[in-house]
Amino acid sequence: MKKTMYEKIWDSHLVHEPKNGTPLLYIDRHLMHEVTSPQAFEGLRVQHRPIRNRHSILATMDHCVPTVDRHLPIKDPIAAKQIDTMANNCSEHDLLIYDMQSVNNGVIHIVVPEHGFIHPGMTAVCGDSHTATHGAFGALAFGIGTSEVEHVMATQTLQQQKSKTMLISVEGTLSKYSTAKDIALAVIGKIGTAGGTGHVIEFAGSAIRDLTMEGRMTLCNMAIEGGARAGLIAPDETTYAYLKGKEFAPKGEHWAAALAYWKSLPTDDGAIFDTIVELKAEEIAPQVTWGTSPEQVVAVNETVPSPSDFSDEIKASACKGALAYMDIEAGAAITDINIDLVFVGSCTNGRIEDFRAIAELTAGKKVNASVQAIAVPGSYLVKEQAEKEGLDKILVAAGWEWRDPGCSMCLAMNGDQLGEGQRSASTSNRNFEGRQGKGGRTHLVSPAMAAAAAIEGHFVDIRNWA
Ligand SMILES: CC(C)[C@H](C(=O)O)[C@@H](O)C(=O)O
Ligand code: SF4
Repeated sequence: MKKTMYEKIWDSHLVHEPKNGTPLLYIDRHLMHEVTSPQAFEGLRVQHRPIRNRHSILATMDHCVPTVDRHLPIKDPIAAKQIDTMANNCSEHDLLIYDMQSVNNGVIHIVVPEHGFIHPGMTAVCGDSHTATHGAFGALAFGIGTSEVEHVMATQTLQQQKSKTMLISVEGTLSKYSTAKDIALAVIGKIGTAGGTGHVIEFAGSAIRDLTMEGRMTLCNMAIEGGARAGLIAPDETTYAYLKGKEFAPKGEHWAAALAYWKSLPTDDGAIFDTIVELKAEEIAPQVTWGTSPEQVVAVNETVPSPSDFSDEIKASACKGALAYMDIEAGAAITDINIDLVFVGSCTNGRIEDFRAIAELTAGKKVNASVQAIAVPGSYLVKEQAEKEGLDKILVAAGWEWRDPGCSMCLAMNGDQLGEGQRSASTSNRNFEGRQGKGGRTHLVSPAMAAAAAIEGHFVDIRNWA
């Protein structure tokens, strides 16, 4: 039988499939951060259960960590407690953690690939919805709840319903200044935030193969915003080159054996997907969200829609609510929207090529006087690399703030946040009401679009600006 990559990974990890129950999957890698793990550790403690395989776990601290003055004690007592609890739990169980002071610290979905901890064909979980990021390596990676975190720690397995399969094919070549982020937003604009419900998406086509690993991670990261359980991209030479030599990548004869296995993973010719969606890369313009859901998105050269543009009543009423919250008029040109703050960072766009992109556009220019621009590298390794390349100097000279790594303003749990009514251009993945601070208004964009908006004080079509 011809199989999709998802089916191959599923079959090779299936531990048990009861007749009338939920299948049980073997889990290879377990990622952790401070927000969704404390109750799971507590559950183990209460039941006197050990961790089955501590080597399957890699932990970090990211959501609550400050991005400035990190040497000082954390002011927020809740954040401080979460950080302490995480440190104690990891030391009690002798788990590998990149804590706040570690040179490897950063956002979980940034640091895990940097060390080659996830390989093609693996299953990986984390108490975090953006675990989908690691599908970029051809691994089946998805978010789980805290009680499942406990279950995986204790048993190395997870009860899981089998998903349907969706192929999203993007053929052609992206135009200059359209990025993986724009593919992600265009896909969600097309299928909607519920479009992928019940599915694992495989992204394929020449535009996907042309993406770097960083771009592939950006795209898979947002599969969850399209409602999918996970995103997947077939491993290829780009994947192998990225992994080779990394700390946790297979070495010597193990590398050759791993490579042979990885090469067997791509979907067989003729395998059947439940759903197929096709996009043409040339038609994907730089995208900007105008509303409070990632599907409320248009191309930068378009205008803000009006409720009457939607035949679906629910979407029309969502449009009305979003326009009111965002304080923008139907029919307004996207390029007329002024912004107060620019945030470049997050597990979607906090990687080295994102900072290269903003530095390239910023060099020799100045951040608009009305804008605060914040660059938050996804990890200390990204920060170090950027500094080696002098990107920080370009950004700081233009008026950007150059911070320490963390989730930061992606969800405003660490004190970095928008004020009431402030408007951001943000490279993160969610524009929900209040996501970046109570009353804050978020427009999701690519790093390049964010950098140009920082300079002009409003969105610009970078295709005819730079
Ligand atoms: C805190 C965590 C559970 C949450 C997630 O699951 O994604 C966060 O990372 C987010 O991006 O909203
Ligand atoms: S950077 Fe944002 S999306 Fe990613 S894990 Fe942190 S809060 Fe979640």
